[in-house]
Amino acid sequence: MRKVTLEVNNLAKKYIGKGFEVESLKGISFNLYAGEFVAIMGTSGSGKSTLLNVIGALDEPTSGTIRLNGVDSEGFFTEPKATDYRRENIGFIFQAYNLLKDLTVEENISLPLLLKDESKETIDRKTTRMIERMGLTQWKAHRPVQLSGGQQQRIAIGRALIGEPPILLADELTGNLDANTSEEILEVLTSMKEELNQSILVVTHDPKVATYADRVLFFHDGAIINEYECSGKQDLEHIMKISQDILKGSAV
Ligand SMILES: Nc1ncnc2c1ncn2[C@@H]1O[C@H](COP(=O)(O)OP(=O)(O)OP(=O)(O)O)[C@@H](O)[C@H]1O
Repeated sequence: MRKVTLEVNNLAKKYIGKGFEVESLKGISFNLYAGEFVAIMGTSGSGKSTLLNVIGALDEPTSGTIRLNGVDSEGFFTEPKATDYRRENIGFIFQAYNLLKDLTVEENISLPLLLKDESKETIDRKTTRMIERMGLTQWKAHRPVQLSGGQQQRIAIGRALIGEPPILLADELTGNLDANTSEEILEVLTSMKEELNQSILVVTHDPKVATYADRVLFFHDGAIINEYECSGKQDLEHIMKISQDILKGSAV
């Protein structure tokens, strides 16, 4: 039987402010399996980023629960537990890379291990290996700004993976990259996922990115309105069709 890494149960998020009330998530439920790559697509404002923020404990749900490796989310969302939960379980990859500009490639990648208090020997060994895997050895002493967008994204991926978190969250993983570099990034990510058996959740507007996923969840208005098991690049047209139907409102 497939191992469930993350169970999302009836997750709801309502933002209430002066003169507005937005139901960003309206009872989202799904399982994310170990070693599974799930892409989230959907209309603008449908709650995709909110979902990542809640799963990453950057935001608190209004109701509903998440269970990670069988452990209930109670307390995940408030500090100081939220920080520990993130550190232990979540790797984030942001569109803007969020690298520390004054640190070298090597220092950026090793950062999560420094925060985990690992020994210097372990940190050096793991960092060297990750830099090799990301194809950044010759750049390890450079600063991020001296590298291309694709290389910077590889630093961000290396940093997200180095602590081997069970879940990797990415919002528009390849949004700033050209087609060839995007493909290269997706190949790196899928091969790492197979090696480490991690679960990946990627929000994307790009159907090509979704063809790398095992499954695509389609969001509209805070809900999952379609789900598609993906078997590879040949599914591109089908995924594009579902996305277009959702945009036109015909699949809602
Ligand atoms: N901090 C916030 N305060 C108030 N409303 C918010 C907040 N964050 C998100 N929202 C609202 O929640 C809804 C969902 O936003 P979210 O960013 O999750 O959508 P999205 O699907 O990621 O959109 P996009 O594809 O355009 O990035 C939107 O209506 C948005 O305005």
